Amino acid sequence: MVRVDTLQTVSGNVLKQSPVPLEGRAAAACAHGNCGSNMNVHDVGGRRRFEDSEFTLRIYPGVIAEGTIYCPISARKNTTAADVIVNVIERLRLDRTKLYVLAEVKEFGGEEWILNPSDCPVQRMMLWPRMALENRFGGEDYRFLLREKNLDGSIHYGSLQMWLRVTEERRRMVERGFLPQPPPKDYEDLCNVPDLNEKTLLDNLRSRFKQEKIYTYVGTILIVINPFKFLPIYNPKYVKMYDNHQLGKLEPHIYAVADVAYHAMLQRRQDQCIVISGESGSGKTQSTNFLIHHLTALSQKGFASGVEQTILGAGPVLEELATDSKSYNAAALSSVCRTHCVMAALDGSGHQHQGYQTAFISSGSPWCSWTG
Ligand SMILES: Nc1ncnc2c1ncn2[C@@H]1O[C@H](COP(=O)(O)OP(=O)(O)OP(=O)(O)O)[C@@H](O)[C@H]1O
Repeated sequence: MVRVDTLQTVSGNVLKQSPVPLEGRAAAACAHGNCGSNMNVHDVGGRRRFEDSEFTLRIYPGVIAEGTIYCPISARKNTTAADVIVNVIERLRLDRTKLYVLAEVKEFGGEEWILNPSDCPVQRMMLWPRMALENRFGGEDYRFLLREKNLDGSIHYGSLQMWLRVTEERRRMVERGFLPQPPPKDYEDLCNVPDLNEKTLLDNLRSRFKQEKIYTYVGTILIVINPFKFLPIYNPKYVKMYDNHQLGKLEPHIYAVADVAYHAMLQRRQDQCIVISGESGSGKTQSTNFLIHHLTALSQKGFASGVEQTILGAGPVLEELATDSKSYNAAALSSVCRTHCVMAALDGSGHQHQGYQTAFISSGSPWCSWTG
């Protein structure tokens, strides 16, 4: 397990092809948001509180305003498409005698969904995938376009060339350093990193951690980075999702490891053992709890029982015993690494039993104490 204390955020944003004032304003608007984003949430501590928050919508005018890639417009959850259009007309000094509509696009060159004047773009944008909201690589296809309405009510479409120009412009901006580089592809299994060295390994873990992916495989080993905050990835939906899946088929998760051990035990009729190791505070106890939770859920299949609480309740007692053990060398505390060992076993009649042990490993003597 790895403990990560500090993380960095990405930054950078440019809006126009020519150096006209819009760019400076938008960059300032991003000062404490998620820069380079379709959506900026101006709130404290990076937490996304959608209610009452101000978002930055990027409106792509296409051929209506040649030279402008997009126009950033501040909007709230209840701001209507009509309000946004009025704002864009004002900022881009467009012809007020013409009629305009907002179109939502979710695919490059794909179908355009024309918004009604009373529709709220921010609410539609919240349904976009996260990579689109954070303007990450692969999410650029999601956007709002400004379209001109013909007198007969039909929509005046520009050519696909405009899309291509915008994309090409974006690529050149990235090359010249005006836009952030798209983050490198991350790997769910470090064994698949093409050029594996310390840097690429840490970069991969960091990149995943920034996306709140705290689990990464190294073959059949699972690396966990302690997020020090609650992540909604341990609910019954996840228990069900990881039930009876081959390791690596789904996003890495501690439930996947528990699941593999459980089913290997049933199929091979052999005891299984999962070793959890890491420095103090890295999340061993928490991981043990998640493992036992999943194993109990699998064996009980939804029937409430006190088994999980009984096993978990024994944990602190075992840990105390281990800490008090005579063979435990307190002087070597700094180099001590405690190990949890979760076991699942079948008895003669085929019933499943679980338990866990705790051990200390120090650099001096590999196994100082073993209690359980
Ligand atoms: N997966 C996780 N999700 C959220 N928070 C976590 C997770 N893992 C650990 N934490 C947080 O980190 C704290 C420390 O974790 P934990 O007690 O499991 O560490 P430990 O390795 O058992 O430490 P020690 O060896 O000192 O007992 C927990 O109290 C919890 O707040």
